[in-house]
Formats: sequence, C-alpha cells, structure tokens
Amino acid sequence: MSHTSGCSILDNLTTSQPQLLTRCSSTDSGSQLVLNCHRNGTAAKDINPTNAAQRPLNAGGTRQAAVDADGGIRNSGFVDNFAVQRRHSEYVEAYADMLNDCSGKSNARHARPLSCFVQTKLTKNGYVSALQGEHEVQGPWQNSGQLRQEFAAKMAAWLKPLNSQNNLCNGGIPSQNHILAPKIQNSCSPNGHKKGTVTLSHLPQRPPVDIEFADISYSVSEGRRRGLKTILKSVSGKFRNGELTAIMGPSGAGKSTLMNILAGYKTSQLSGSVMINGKERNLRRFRKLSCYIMQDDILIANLTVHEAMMISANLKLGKDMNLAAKRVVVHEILETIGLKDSSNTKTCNLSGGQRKRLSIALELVNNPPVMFFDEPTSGLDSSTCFQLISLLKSLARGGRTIVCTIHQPSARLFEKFDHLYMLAEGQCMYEGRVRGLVPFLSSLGYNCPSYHNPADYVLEVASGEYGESVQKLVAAVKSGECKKFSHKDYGLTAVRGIANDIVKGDNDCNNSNSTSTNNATLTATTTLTLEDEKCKMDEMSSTLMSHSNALNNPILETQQSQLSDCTVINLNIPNSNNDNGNSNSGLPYSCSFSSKGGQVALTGAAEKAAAAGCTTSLLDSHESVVTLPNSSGFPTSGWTQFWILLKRSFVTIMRDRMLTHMRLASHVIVGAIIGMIYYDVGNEASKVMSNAGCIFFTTLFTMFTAMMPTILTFPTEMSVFVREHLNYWYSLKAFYFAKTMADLPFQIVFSSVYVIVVYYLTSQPMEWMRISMFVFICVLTSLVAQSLGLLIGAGMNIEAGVFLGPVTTIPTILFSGFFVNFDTIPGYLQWVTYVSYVRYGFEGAMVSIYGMDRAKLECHEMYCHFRSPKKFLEEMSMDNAEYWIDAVALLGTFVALRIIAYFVLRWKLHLIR
Ligand SMILES: Nc1ncnc2c1ncn2[C@@H]1O[C@H](COP(=O)(O)OP(=O)(O)OP(=O)(O)O)[C@@H](O)[C@H]1O
Repeated sequence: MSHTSGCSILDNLTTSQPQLLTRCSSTDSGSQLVLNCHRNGTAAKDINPTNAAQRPLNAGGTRQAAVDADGGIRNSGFVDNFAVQRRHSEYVEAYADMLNDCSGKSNARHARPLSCFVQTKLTKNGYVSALQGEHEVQGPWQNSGQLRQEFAAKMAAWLKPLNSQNNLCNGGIPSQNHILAPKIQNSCSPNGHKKGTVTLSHLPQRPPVDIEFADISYSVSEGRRRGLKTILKSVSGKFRNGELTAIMGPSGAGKSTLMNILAGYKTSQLSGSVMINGKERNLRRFRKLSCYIMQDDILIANLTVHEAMMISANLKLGKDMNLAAKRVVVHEILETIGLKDSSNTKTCNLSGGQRKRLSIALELVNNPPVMFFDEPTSGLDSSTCFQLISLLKSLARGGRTIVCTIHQPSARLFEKFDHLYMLAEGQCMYEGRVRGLVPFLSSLGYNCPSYHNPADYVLEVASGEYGESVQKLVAAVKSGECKKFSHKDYGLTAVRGIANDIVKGDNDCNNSNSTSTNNATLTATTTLTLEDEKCKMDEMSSTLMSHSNALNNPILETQQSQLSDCTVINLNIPNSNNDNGNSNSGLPYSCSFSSKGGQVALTGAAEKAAAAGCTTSLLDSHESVVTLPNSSGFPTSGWTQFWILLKRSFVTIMRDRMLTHMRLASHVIVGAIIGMIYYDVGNEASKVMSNAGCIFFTTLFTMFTAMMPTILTFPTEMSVFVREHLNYWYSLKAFYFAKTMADLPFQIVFSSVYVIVVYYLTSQPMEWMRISMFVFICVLTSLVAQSLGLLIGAGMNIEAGVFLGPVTTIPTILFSGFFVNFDTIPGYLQWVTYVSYVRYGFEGAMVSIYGMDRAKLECHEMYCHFRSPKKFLEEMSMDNAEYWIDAVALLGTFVALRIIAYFVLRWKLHLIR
C-alpha cells in the first residue's frame, strides 16, 4: 500500500524562484520510500551518490546508483548506525548533487520552466536508488516559505533514521519527581511541525554545567630529600557544556592529574579554584552532577548488561521512581547506546567497545551533566574509537560537558572534538577550538605540514621536537593569544567566509549568472542535525554553495549551537522573488532528530524551545527535578544501598562457579581425605595425639580456606568500588558491609560441611552438644581468618596480600598450643598466645571434644596413657580452658578485625584522593 511518508509533510515542494524550481514528492509503499524531486533542468542524469561531489555533470542519459542504506529502515545498533549514517550521508550528498545538477542546468536555461526530475528509492533490502530525469514544470511557484520548510522536513525525514545517537539528550520531556513521563512519539502536524521528540526522554533532568578552573597547581611529595614535585603549574581554562573537550599532551604532561582534580578525585595538595557555572565549586554537590569513567572500565563480571544497568538504576534513581519506570530508562539507554542486543550478555563476555559503552550507559542512568573520560579510546581499534568518540560527541550535543584525556588521536578522530586543552610539562600550551590549533601554531611559527595530522604535529611540538617550543606556546597562552581560538564559533565563521568566497563567484564551475538575483529575502533554513556526518554535510553545503550562484547568492551559515544537540548547518537559500535585500527575513527552521528511527522534528523559531526537546530539558531543569539526595547525600538510603549491594554480591558469588564450586568441592574432598587418614581415631585412647593433630589440621584448614580468597576481595573489586563510590552510587559503609556479609553464609556452610565430614569419619563423640560446639568454634575460627584476609586485602595490593596472609599466620600457628605447650613457652612470649586466634580456635575445639567431663576413652592397646580425656587436656595445658572464653575471644577478634578493615579501606580511599 502506498501512502505519503512520515509526517505527511512535503508532497510538493517548489522554490519560488523561476530559475530554481524544485518539486518533491514522497511515497512510502512499505517496502520502499520514494522521494521524487524536480528542479529546473534539461537533461536526465544518473547519479552515483558515493562520489557525487566530484563527478562532472553528465547531461543526458539515465544512470542509476545504489547505495546501501538498510539502516534507514531499521535501527540496527551502534555499529550499524555508523555505517548507516555514512550511507545516508552519501545518499544526501548524491541528492544534493542531483539538485546541483538540476539547478545548474536550470539556470543555464532559466527562461524555461523545466524541472529536473530526481527519484530516489530506499528499498527494504537496503539500497537507495536514484534516478534523474527532466520534465516541464507545471503551475505557478508560490508560497515558497512553506514549501522550503517542507523541503527541510523532507530532508530531515530522510536523515532522521540514521541519527539515533545524535539525540542522547540530557533529559527529555520534563517529568516531575521521576514520575515516568509518557514517551512522546514524534508526530508531525499536517504542516510538518513537530509535536514531540523521542529521546532519552525518561532520564531525570539535570542542569547544564560549565567548568572553569583558574591557577590550578598540584604537587606531590617525593620524599623528605627530594621534596615536592610540581605536576601542574598554574593552569587555567574553561570547559563548556554542549562541547566535547579533549585534554591532550605528551605522556606525563599531567592530563590524568588535571582530570582527577576537575572531577574532584584529587582534593589535597592543590591550589587554585574550580568554578561551576561561575560559582565556587561545592565538591560534594559537583560530584553528584558528574561522573568519571576510568580507562580500565572494570565491570562486575558475572552480571548481565541488563542486570548491571538495573543495579545502577536502583542505586542512582532512588525510590521515587518505580521499578517499571526504571526498566524503561534502562531499556531506553541500552537501545540508544547500542547495547540492546547484548542485554543478556554477561559483562565479562562483552567486547572492548561494548564494555566502554556499558560503562557510559551505567553512568547515564541518572543523566550526569558532566562526564569525564580517562583515555576512553585506549585499546580500541580505529573504527570502534570513532564510534565511541561519536557517541561522546552526541552526549555532548545533549548539553553535557564531556571531557576526555586522549592520546594521539587520528585526524578523523581529532576533528570530532570541539575543544582542545593541550598540556605540556604541566602547563597549558593551547586552549581553544580544535580548528584553531593549526592557525594558532602557525601564528607562532610552527606550521603544520600539509597532510600531517594536527594531533600528531602538536604532540611533536609539545615533546620538543621543534626546539624550545613549549615555553613559547605557554607564554602565548598566558598572554591571551589563543583566546580568539576559544570562542565556540571559531572556525565556523571561517567556513562561512570560505563559503562566501565561493559564493562571490570566484568559482565559475557551474553558473556564472548566479548573482543576477542577489536580492533574496525569504529564507528557508534547513537545519540538519547530522553531527556525525558534519564534514559530509559541510561538503554538501559547499556543493550546494557552489551552485549558489544559481541560487542567487545564498548564505551558507554553519552554526554549532553550544546548547543544542546538533551541529547545525543552515543553508539559507535566498528567495529571488523578494527584492528588498533582506536575506534573513524567513523563519529559521530546525530539524532535530530523535533516537528512534524514522522520526523527525521540524520546528520554526516560534517552536524552538519545544523543538529542542533535548536541549531545553537540560537547560530548563531545576533542582526540583533532580533526584534529591537523602540526608546521606546518596540517592538511596544506606539500608537500600546495603540491600542492593548484598544481593549483587550474593549473585556474583553464586555465579562464580569456578570459585564457589571449587571451594565447596575442596571442603568435601579434603574433609573426606582427612577423615580417611584419621579414620576412627576419635574415641581411641592410644591415638589421642593423632586425634589432636586431626583437630589442629581442621582448625588450620578452615582458617586458610577462609583467609586466602578474601585477601583478593578488595583488591580485585577496588576499582569497581572506587568508580561507583566516587560517582556517588553508594557509601563505603554500604559497600563494605554488603561485601563482607555476602560471603558469610558461604563460609559458614563450607566450613560446616568440612567439619561434619571429618567429625563423622574420625568417630568423634556423637553428642549434639559437642558436635555443635566443635562446628561452631571451627566456623568462628574461619570467620576470624576471613576477616583477617579482608583486612590484609583492604590495606595491600594482591601481591603483597598473598605474601603477607600466610606469613602473618605462621606465628599465630606456632603459638596455638599444638606445637609447644603453653607452659613451655617462655614467660615473656606467653602473651603472644593471647593474640593468636588459632590458639582460641584449637583450644575451643579440643575442649569441645575432650572437655566437659567426657568419659574415659576406649583402649585397644596393652596400655593407654591418656584414657582419661582430662589428663590429656592437662598434658596440652588446656585443663583450665573455658570454651566460652575461646568463643568470645574469637567473636571479639572477628568484630575488631572487621572494624579495622573498614577504617583501613576508608584510609585507602582517602589516599586515592
Ligand atoms: N603520586 C605521585 N608521585 C610522584 N609523581 C607523580 C605522582 N602522580 C603523578 N606523578 C607524576 O606526574 C606526572 C603527570 O602524571 P599524569 O598521570 O597526570 O600524566 P599523564 O599526562 O596522564 O600521562 P599519561 O598520558 O602517560 O597517562 C607524571 O610525570 C607522573 O610521574
């Protein structure tokens, strides 16, 4: 079934210029969308969209070109989107070229009301076909403003589907207190005007943030003799919202340090000021508005993408938003960021690029207006780098302030950044637009060779390959010489200038009679929000400009809206019908694209606020719509944080089959082996020493199996914790208690299983009281050992911890009373036995087996010296031992170690900052 496409917009489009007649119609037959455009022209042409700009005009004949454009009819995820965008850009280029061709011809013979005919098809199998022909134009040309507006919509409608990442808007439709806002679908009124836009519409709104820093100096101590080392030397700058900023510099220049300071991760030993939106930074408040995505992007391995996102949503969105709403947010982000298809993939199975995107998605949940990225492209191939930086740029266009440190980007990647902050030797050697870098360097005598990547060149300059350049550049920055390159419109004016040069008729590639109607007034502004194809759009605009002579000296205006989600290319096509010379009398219209394929928003100036769904939502946000933190400063209460983290830890332990199953298996198998070795010794008076050995080994085994894995707990999860904690997901307390509690049940079960197996096989007294006392004391010993492992892990790195754990345990074993009787230990060392938790464990276990007036043991030998259990305890210097004292001592040690571990972790966190 055929019907008019999209928003029932343009079906007939003409300009009011008699020389430049355009007529377009579109039909959508389900399997293909057909755009027919007509312009003044004479000859039929065939188009090859892939190299349209370079191709000479070819009058006569028919040519058909196919461009893969499957993404136009399906939003096929992150990777596909870029291919799709490229294809669409090619398509648009071809389309522009066709118009050029037409207009060129039409102007050559503008007396004749002929139209060039262009037909394009986007087929379901993903190909665009373009046909061009000509026929006589029918009817009068009037109401061109409306038609131009529709033309804009038509163009946008074609471009829309490829731009799903361009609208990672910073909040969408206002939703008070996180009540799930209805997802407003794009729909256009019959005249093509926007009613709404689909974006990340369910995110909470946040205010836009500009970061300004002045005279930041940072030093670290290198020991008493060497004193302080200054890493940053009075650096100043400004990072604006809506911009993608790169911090570059040679290795060791201080990039990470600067970013850590700006992100609030480093707070000590620094001077200078950081201003947020012109006011002194309140660190606590700022940290709630920002997130820091680190280079290593360590994720919790055993969770799926969706689970990780839901945990993030539960922690960051608070209880004001219900679960269903959170699911919508998560779904929307995953879809937008291209991870929808990987929702059920475990994070450990994601590719490098997907991991980076998940790291971003996790932070996007509460829509932070400031995002810091430490070398986000490291370890990624060039294509993935490009996709990632494009994604970041899209995020920036949503009004966010995106700051990345980056190493030697390719030229293609480099030009995607808006703003560059260049550091060398801890000083700023350039701050300004990326486009301004080469002119700035040139102005100081450092001319970037042709075909040389400016990013490479500036790094060479910063590394001193061209002499003593750093100080010269630093001095130039300090004297304000690069200020003119800092303005957000820098470079765009240059484009405009170039465009105007072209317009001025230096080029005569098409039509020399172009300026004949240089008195346009009615302006149709097509605003193409096609950020990722900006260059191509520039080319397209230039191409169109090259035909501008025929369009009566149009004005090419490229804008980059600071607050817009879009790089905007305004093609102002003056209308020749109006001769008052006012070329700007027409309403500017802008199309912004949503994250959903096939939807377009076309707005006029009057509707601009509504139109910029993403941008206004960001700008108009107030604290009332920001997730209000509770008194703890976190979006959720401490108890909720603890509960969510406990569940997360529990799930990850359960899913860590290797470790969990191995732990269980080892307890059962070793228990069985010990049981077989000491089989039936428990009630035999002649084997009491062997039985004591069995009890001692049981204590040691439960101790080591508990301690060694937990030494790794904090070192392995520290980076996740640091990222999540410093990004204000949860408190240290919640994390610590959840983490330490989650493993308790496992440890209790595993130890109990081992002890019971050994107890049974070794024929210890089958009395419930003794069994429970024995199991209890062994479990307590294992928990103390676990706490010691946590403490060592909290304070040490893995290597040190793995060494220190067993080493610190050896003395406690020596003083346990098994190898040396307490009475034998010299008096001045006896106190050590009181701090040896192994002593309490072993003594408690011995008492539970041989204490409490146990009856005489069986003797199957001629003579058994220790038939009386009491006598044996006397021999072991344990006759006066009290089981409950041992148990309380172990409990006390357990609590003390846990508290100390918490403070050690806190201290370590403090050191990081
Ligand atoms: N705690 C510290 N003690 C001593 N020197 C330090 C310390 N932290 C950073 N530095 C030094 O400060 C300088 C800047 O470090 P920073 O990590 O910021 O550099 P960078 O520009 O990010 O380098 P790269 O690109 O190689 O990561 C380096 O010379 C580094 O050795």
